[in-house]
Parts: sequence; structure tokens; C-alpha cells
Amino acid sequence: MGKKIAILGASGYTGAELVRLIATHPGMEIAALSADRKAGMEMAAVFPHLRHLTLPTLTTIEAIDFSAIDLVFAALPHGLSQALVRDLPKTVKVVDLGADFRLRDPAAYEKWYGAPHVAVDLQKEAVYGLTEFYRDDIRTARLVAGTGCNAATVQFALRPLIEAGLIDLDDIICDLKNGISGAGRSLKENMLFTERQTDVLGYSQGGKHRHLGEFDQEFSLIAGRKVEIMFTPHLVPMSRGILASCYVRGDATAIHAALAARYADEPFLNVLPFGQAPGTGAVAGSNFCQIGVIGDRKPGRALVVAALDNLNKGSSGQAVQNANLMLGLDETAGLMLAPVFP
Ligand SMILES: NC(=O)C1=CN([C@@H]2O[C@H](COP(=O)(O)OP(=O)(O)OC[C@H]3O[C@@H](n4cnc5c(N)ncnc54)[C@H](OP(=O)(O)O)[C@@H]3O)[C@@H](O)[C@H]2O)C=CC1
Ligand SMILES: CC(=O)N[C@@H](CCC(=O)OP(=O)(O)O)C(=O)O
Repeated sequence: MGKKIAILGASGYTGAELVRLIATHPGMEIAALSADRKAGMEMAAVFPHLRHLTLPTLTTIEAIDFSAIDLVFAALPHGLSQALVRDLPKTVKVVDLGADFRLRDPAAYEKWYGAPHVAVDLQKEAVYGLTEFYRDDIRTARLVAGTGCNAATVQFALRPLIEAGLIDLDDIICDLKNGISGAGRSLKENMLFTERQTDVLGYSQGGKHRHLGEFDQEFSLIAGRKVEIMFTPHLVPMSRGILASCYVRGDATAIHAALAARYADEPFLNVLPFGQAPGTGAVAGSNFCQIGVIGDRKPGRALVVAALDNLNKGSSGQAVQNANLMLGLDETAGLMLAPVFP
């Protein structure tokens, strides 16, 4: 018998990915699944690709008996987890995939999310869920905040370089190409196939994307001074994946050596040979992140490229990795699936 798991928001994209991963997980057992409009439906009716599994019927959150649950994954829209986690029994561990507990500073939360936080104590208690950098804290945490998917991709590319003082902190430019599933499964006018399948579109340009709150928090913390990167995401015609191209000033060979050394023992972070850069196709459907470093014809400039799957390493895979640590399981359990190719 594995640990009893509830997935809230199981009828969404990250919820479905959690179900796919946990269905074959050796140490976890799905005990409850929730939805909102789809409450009362069977998962097979919502997701035909999960028809082979025997799963609980989707219910409302209120119908779940949390006293029988070891760990909750909350894959809900932003803003819903705060009051929910506050009211859960203290015995239940929580991995929140949304943004409610990512920012430690209440003022920063209000700035980026437009409303005051309703559970400030929990906001301060939560551990930031970038596993490879907060592993020890995550092991003992009751509440872990999954990172933004863009935030994870860029941090994997840049954190070791900022830590080691290898790049100019005032000249960091990150350009991202993002799969459409990053926007969730609900209907949005500008997410129609007719428009997205033939277009590349930047959004939240000019320093407006809410993941800047995570970059400001984390990069300023490790640099010991204010760091404000330029960051622009683009929607491209693909379902899954994020490709982050990060333009930095520093010695490309030293940058590559630092990343390779920092991630040498990381099971999910693979640094490619110098001069090679990854594509999203190499990591689709998996918990792996590939990172490459390319030099420039002008010495002192470098391109650091990171690729991951937003629904896996960028959210649900990261969530399972964190839950494994919180539950005392092997960190890689259920996550060593090879990427899907082509
Ligand atoms: N998509 C991604 O790549 C990433 C997403 N995240 C975050 O993960 C969370 C989930 O994202 P995603 O799976 O894409 O979202 P979806 O829109 O695909 O799914 C949302 C889920 O929440 C349920 N829900 C919606 N409103 C309510 C409500 N009022 N009460 C209870 N349940 C509700 C929906 O139920 P129903 O279907 O019945 O409406 C659905 O199950 C979000 O916070 C998102 O920001 C984080 C990183 C990456
Ligand atoms: C394509 C797309 O819209 N992607 C989302 C990121 C998804 C993510 O990380 O989600 P949250 O921060 O909302 O949890 C975006 O860039 O806003």
C-alpha cells in the first residue's frame, strides 16, 4: 500500500499529468480526485488517454475526507490554495502547483498577483519547490510551493552562474518559447487552434510577467543584491515544452564548466557538451531538463539554453519529485520515464 494521495484540479492539464505519473508510482496510491465543473464525471470521460486506469470519480473538494490522505497535490487556479491549505488538517502534507506560496514577501505577492494574501503565515512557512536547490528544506516541509514553469527553466540555466559570480548581473536577457498547455485547459479566446497553430506571439512583455516576482526573489537572494533580468515569453505552436534562451555576459567556457560541475550528480538535469544546445523534443513528457552553453564570435558573450516540459519538470514532475522527498521516498521514484519522441 502506497501513500494516500489526493489531486485537486485533476481535470486540468497538470492534474492529468500528475495522474499519469502517479498511476505507476511504486510508493503512491491515488485516493481522491477533484474537479470543479467536471465534478461527478469519470476521469476516462474527461481524458481518454487514461481509460486503462482504475481511478476514483472526480468529486468536489468538499467531498474529500482529508483525514485519510497523506499528501495533497493542489493543481488549482491561482488564489484558491491559500484558504484551502489553511483549513486542511495539519497532518496532511501539501504540494501546491500554483503561485499562492511561491513568494515569501506579502507585498511582492500583492504586487504580482493583484490581491493581498489571505494566509501570510503559510506563505512564510512554505518552501520554494525548486528541488535541486531546496532539497534539504523540502524533505522536512509540510507545504511546498511548486515553481512557475518559466521560472524553473530560467533558474536551471542561471542559478549556478549567479551563485559563482560568473555573469554580469545587470545584463541578463531571457527569451522563452512556450507550449500552449502552459496556459491551462480552460477556454481562452487567444488560445484557439486557428490562431495559435500558425503564429508566434510574445506576451507579458516589458517586465510584466508575474514570474519576474520569482526571479527577483531568488536571484536577489543568492546574489546578495538586487537583480532584475529581462524576460520575454512567446507562445509557439506546440502543446508542451519550454525553450529558454538566456543571453549573458561572461566567459562561455567557464559558464559551461560551472553548470556541468553543479549538475554532475543531478539525475534530472543534463548539461550537454560545450557548443550544443537542446530542443524541447528531447525532453517532452519527461522530468528531464537539458542545458547547453554556446559561445559567441565576440568573446565575453554566451548563450545558455535550457529545455524542459512545462507539464512535467515544469510542474507535475517537479511536484512528484518534491512529494517523494516529503514522504521519505526515493527522489526519482516514478519519474525515470524516457521522453516521448518524436
Ligand atoms: N499548465 C502549466 O504548464 C503549469 C501550470 N501551473 C499551475 O498549476 C495550476 C493548474 O494549472 P493547469 O493544470 O494548467 O490548469 P487547468 O486550467 O488545466 O486546470 C484547472 C483545474 O482546477 C479546477 N478548478 C477550476 N476552478 C476551480 C474552482 N473554483 N474550485 C475548484 N477547482 C477548480 C478545474 O476543474 P474543471 O475542469 O472542472 O473546471 C481543473 O481541474 C495553476 O495554478 C497553474 O498556474 C504551474 C506550472 C505549469
Ligand atoms: C503558455 C503560458 O501561458 N504559460 C504560462 C506559465 C505557466 C505556469 O508556470 O504557470 P503559473 O505561474 O501560472 O503557475 C505563462 O507564461 O503565464
